[in-house]
Amino acid sequence: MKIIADSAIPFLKGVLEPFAEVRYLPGKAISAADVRDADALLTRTRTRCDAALLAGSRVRLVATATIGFDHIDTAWCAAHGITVTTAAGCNARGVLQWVAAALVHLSRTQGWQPAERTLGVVGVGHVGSLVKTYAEAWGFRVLCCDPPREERERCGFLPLEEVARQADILTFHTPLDDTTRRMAGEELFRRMKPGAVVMNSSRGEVVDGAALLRSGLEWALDVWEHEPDLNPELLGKALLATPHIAGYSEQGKANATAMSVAALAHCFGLPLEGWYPPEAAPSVPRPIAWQELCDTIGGVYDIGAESRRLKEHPGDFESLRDRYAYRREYF
Ligand SMILES: O=C(O)[C@H](O)[C@H](O)COP(=O)(O)O
Repeated sequence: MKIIADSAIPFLKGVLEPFAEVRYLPGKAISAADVRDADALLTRTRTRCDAALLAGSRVRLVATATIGFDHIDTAWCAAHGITVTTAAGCNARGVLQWVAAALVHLSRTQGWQPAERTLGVVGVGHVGSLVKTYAEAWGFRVLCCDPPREERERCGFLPLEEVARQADILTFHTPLDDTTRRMAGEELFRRMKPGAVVMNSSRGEVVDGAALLRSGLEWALDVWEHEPDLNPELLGKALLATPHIAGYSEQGKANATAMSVAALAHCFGLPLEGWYPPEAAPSVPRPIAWQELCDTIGGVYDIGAESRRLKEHPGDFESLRDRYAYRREYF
């Protein structure tokens, strides 16, 4: 059995070798020739998994060690008998921590308390649900929008336009697909309060950057259209700008690798079910009060410093991601 794996998947080296020939390659460099005689492909987001890569190959499983899967042509894979698995929810707490750090930063620099702010959460899946729960506990008034969930569950979520109209801060946690691409654009921004803040840690293409620049709103972005080539004006005027690392927590990456290994074990009958990186510190989910958050988050994650670094060195977008010291989840 042969596996091609992105060499930047942490905690993986040595785990699969007893059962397969494993070749590690930089995600961007993985080519059709590399995967032709492979049975499985373990990726992150840098490998476009589509007909151009996979047609004519032996690949039966594409397992992405990421929450997002817009780099995979799932329809083509389904039509060609290739199983696709994702690491759904793996880094939700890492993203929660990014949102928390951004909210603390905004509250300090703009001078408000959570009880004075309405937070709109767009996309209430693994990440959005956590953001909702913690933000409510911190004292924010939280309004949610998730049309597919509302359709299925009738849970009282609001239409996007209504959430946008009332929100002081609007945070996006949707997957990227045809229904969410540029869902935040001119028309939506026109409905928002002047000076409201748009936060995006989902995918860059969910927010129309040019429309944001014209909107009179403020923004804090982790993800960008056309990464790694950022619009300099969008970057320069951002309240916070980070290099697509919202989900980069140690536990998030460990979860992602474990989920990919589990998918492989399941698909090929390997005795690795339940494997988890032994060297990764376990997650410690717990409630955290706003004041404790304000007192502690800077010691774990200085989002302001990270933002300044990206603004000063936008050309380092990819290397900042590659060399990232994964953050410790502490709530
Ligand atoms: O989809 C995800 O899991 C995140 O956006 C992730 O942080 C980005 O993917 P990666 O840098 O691991 O390729």
